[in-house]
Amino acid sequence: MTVSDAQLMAERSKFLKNAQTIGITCVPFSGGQPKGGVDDGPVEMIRFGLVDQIEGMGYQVDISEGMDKYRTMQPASDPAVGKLKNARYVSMAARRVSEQVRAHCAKGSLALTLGGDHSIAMGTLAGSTAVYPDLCVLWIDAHADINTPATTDSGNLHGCPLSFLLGLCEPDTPATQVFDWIKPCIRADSLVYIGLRDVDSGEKALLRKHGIKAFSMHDVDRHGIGRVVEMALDHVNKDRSRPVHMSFDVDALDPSVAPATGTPVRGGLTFREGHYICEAVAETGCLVAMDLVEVNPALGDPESLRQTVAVGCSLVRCSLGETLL
Ligand SMILES: NC(=[NH2+])NCCC[C@H](N)C(=O)O
Ligand SMILES: [Mn+2]
Ligand SMILES: [Mn+2]
Repeated sequence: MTVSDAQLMAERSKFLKNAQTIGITCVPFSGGQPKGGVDDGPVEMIRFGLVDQIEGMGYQVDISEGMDKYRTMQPASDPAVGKLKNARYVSMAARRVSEQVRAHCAKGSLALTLGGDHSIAMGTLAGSTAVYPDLCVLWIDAHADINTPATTDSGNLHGCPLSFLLGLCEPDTPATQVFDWIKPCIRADSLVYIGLRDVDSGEKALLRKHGIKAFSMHDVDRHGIGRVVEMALDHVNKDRSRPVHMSFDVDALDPSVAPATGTPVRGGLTFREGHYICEAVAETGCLVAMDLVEVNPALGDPESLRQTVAVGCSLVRCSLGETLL
């Protein structure tokens, strides 16, 4: 081993050396969007063998207890808050997620959260930033998920998590009251997107206004995934020293690769492009938290389900370094 190899390995293990344990939070939650089934995402990934696979890579696995709690915490009455649907339920669930993720991070484990719809990222990022205030965020998605309570057309909170986390919501409204436990915890220049191709007009305005860096599928076509990931990391993590939280929505992948998801959009990342992102993030050694969300086993035939669950598990393993030599 040369000196620079040794240095590189020391660098890489800066965060992963603490994370010999993967702290898994399963979130069987579908309240952020209208389609049932996404709450079965975690159990299907576990049934597929994800825990054994991670242990087989040499990690310890620590799974948060009480995954059924998410199903039973739905309030009896949850009338719309402005346009927002299930706002109280989403808020309670995300708050619980934030406590579980925070506990995993505080122990030095890498916090892996299995969704569930993407509204749970309000919790994962609130939890991870409480422990790593200087972390940066890679958001891999077809969608920008940055609608505010005012800009959302659908009222589905899985399209809104980032506006709460960045503090972009209109202040002093009933919506901000329901989510008053979320403090702005991510700066606009600490967030970068890859994979976007279905962004609402209100979201485009927010991205422009706050100068948020985004690499759309157009950019992936133009530059290639290698260059895009390098530019994305350079933007938020120039010297590869900041902790990274990667929030991966499986709909970033093309529907031919990950069909069982609630809001599929044509023209997405190929199998290899998705995995390349995960490998490049693993290579930085900076990953402290990862979300894998929006796997919906109820959508499509058994083969679509198997394919989507398998690809979700494989993205997780690659993010933990499986395919690095
Ligand atoms: N996490 C997701 N799949 N989000 C889809 C959001 C779609 C749309 N932009 C909305 O706000 O309703
Ligand atoms: Mn999406
Ligand atoms: Mn999403």
